[in-house]
Amino acid sequence: MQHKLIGFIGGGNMAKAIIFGLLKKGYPANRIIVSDPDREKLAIYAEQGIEITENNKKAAECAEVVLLAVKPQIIATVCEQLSAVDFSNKLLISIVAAISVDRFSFLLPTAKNIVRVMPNTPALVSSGMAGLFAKANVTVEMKNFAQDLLNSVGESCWVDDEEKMHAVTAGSGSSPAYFFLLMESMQKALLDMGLDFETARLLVQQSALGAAKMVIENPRTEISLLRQNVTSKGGTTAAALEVFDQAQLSETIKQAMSACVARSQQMEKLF
Ligand SMILES: NC(=O)C1=CN([C@@H]2O[C@H](COP(=O)(O)OP(=O)(O)OC[C@H]3O[C@@H](n4cnc5c(N)ncnc54)[C@H](OP(=O)(O)O)[C@@H]3O)[C@@H](O)[C@H]2O)C=CC1
Ligand SMILES: O=C(O)[C@@H]1CCC=N1
Repeated sequence: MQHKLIGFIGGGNMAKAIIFGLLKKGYPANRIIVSDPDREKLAIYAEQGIEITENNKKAAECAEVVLLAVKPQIIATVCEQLSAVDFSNKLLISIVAAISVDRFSFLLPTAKNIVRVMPNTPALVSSGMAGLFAKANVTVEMKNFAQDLLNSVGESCWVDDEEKMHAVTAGSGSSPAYFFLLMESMQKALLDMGLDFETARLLVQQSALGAAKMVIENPRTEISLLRQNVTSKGGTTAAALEVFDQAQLSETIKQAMSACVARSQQMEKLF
């Protein structure tokens, strides 16, 4: 991929996952600039040879690609700080949850090439998943760069309707947290059963990895069949799954993901 100069506005958790993922893939540190008010956070980037600043306008002005990675709650304030920047020849990538392309067009009227992305933190270990959306006016070159950027830290897919970005948030941005919660709960249960910490963690992490790899490496096999293959009739797995069933786990997961979508829709109106 081209090594365009990327200016990150906000250097928190998600920016860090993408930036360190990019560095691991050989993206040159001197083609990245990070702006954030927190000097401690900036120091981590400076150690990697990345240019740092506390001045958002400066970072955006010199960058060819501006990647917005601040919280949705402060997006209007941050865009106000960027309002004097001419975005007409720049690519604007937003990873900000819930904020629409139309909202960015209103906040930054010179921005024409806007790509909205919903990534996730496994980008840090080159296993990210990102959904992308762009309006029809965005050039193919700009769209390709945005996708190449996300592909260099994992997988990506485009959605044709911006409304679907709420569901993408439930399925990519937020979803690592669901798996972490499951793994946390399993680890705790194993500790309570008397296993030591290292053993409990190894059992959980390796099983999670193995399950994910089985799904990935058998794309034509239904996930439900993989589950059934573990579940001997009258055996141990069936006993465990029966408890999940009684607690209506599938319904709970559906409700949780719907809550994620509802919050995203609410935030879209609020910020
Ligand atoms: N975390 C995740 O898994 C994902 C996050 N996202 C989206 O990414 C965005 C960032 O989230 P996340 O990284 O988790 O949040 P963080 O709070 O970790 O990062 C945001 C960063 O922006 C900094 N900041 C605050 N004010 C400004 C400002 N005026 N100008 C520049 N930087 C500023 C914050 O500094 P300080 O802490 O000092 O306020 C912080 O370092 C959000 O919009 C979120 O919706 C999308 C997908 C996944
Ligand atoms: O929790 C959030 O709002 C952000 C967006 C997706 C993941 N983290």
